[in-house]
Amino acid sequence: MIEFHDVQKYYGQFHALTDINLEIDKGETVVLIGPSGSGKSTLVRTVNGLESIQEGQLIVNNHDLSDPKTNLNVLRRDVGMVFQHFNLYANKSVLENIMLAPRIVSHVPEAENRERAMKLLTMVGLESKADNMPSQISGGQKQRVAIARSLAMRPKLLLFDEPTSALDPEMIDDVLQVIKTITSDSDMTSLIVTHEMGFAKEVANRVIFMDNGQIVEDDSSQSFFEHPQTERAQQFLSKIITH
Ligand SMILES: Nc1ncnc2c1ncn2[C@@H]1O[C@H](COP(=O)(O)OP(=O)(O)OP(=O)(O)O)[C@@H](O)[C@H]1O
Repeated sequence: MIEFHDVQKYYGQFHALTDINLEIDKGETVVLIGPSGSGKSTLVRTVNGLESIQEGQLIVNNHDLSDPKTNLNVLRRDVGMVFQHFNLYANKSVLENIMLAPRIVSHVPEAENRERAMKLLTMVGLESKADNMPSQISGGQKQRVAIARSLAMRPKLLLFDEPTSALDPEMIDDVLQVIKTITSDSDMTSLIVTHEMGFAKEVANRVIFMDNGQIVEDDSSQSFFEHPQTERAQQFLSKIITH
C-alpha cells in the first residue's frame, strides 16, 4: 500500500526527512509519534503529495510519487486526509460538505450521494446536524464531519494529522471513538499522527517513533509501549503520561 525507499525530504537546506524506509500494508493502523518537529506531519503529507520528496522512491497505492508525471488528483481519490483544523467549507451545510467531492469528482447520482452522506453522518453521530452550517457546530463535531467527508470518497487509505490537537479536552474522546471505529475495518489502511498516547496504544497495530527526521523505532504497539528499545524513545515516553 505504502512504500518508502531511502526517501529524503528537504525544506531548502533543512533536511526534514532522512533515509526513510518504510512499508505499510493494506489494513494496518500505523501511529506516528515523536517529539515536536521530528517530521511526523511532513512524512504523512508526503504520502498524498502535499509535500514533495527530493530523493528516493515513494509508492502509494501503485502510484509513484517520486515520478513528477504522477497525477496527484488520481492518487488523492483513494487517499482521504483529516487535518488538525478540519478545513470544512464554511459556506456549505454539513451535509453539502460531505456530498461535494462524490458529486464533483465521482459523479455519484444525487439521491444515492445524499443517502450515503446521511449514513456517514449517522455513523459519526451527527445526523441531526445535516442542515447546520459549520459555524453552528462545535470543534469536535466539525472534526467528525471532516472525518465523514473524508470517508465519502470511499478511500483505501486515510491519513490523520493530529486530528484532536485543536479540540477542547471534552471533545477529544468522541473524535477518537469515531477514528477507532473506522480503523477497525480491516480493509482500511490508516496512518495517524497523534500526541494522544492512550489512543495510540489502543488503536495502533504498529507504532513508528520519529526523532530528528528519522524513523528511530518501528514496532508493534504493545512492544513499543512496554519495551521501547532506544534511549530516545524511553526518554520521550518517560515524559508523557501513557495511561
Ligand atoms: N514548510 C516548511 N518550511 C520549512 N521548514 C518546515 C516546513 N514545514 C515543517 N518544517 C520544519 O520541518 C521539521 C519537521 O516538521 P513537522 O511539522 O513535520 O514536525 P512534527 O513532528 O509533525 O511536529 P509537531 O508534532 O510539532 O507537529 C520542523 O523542524 C519544522 O520546523
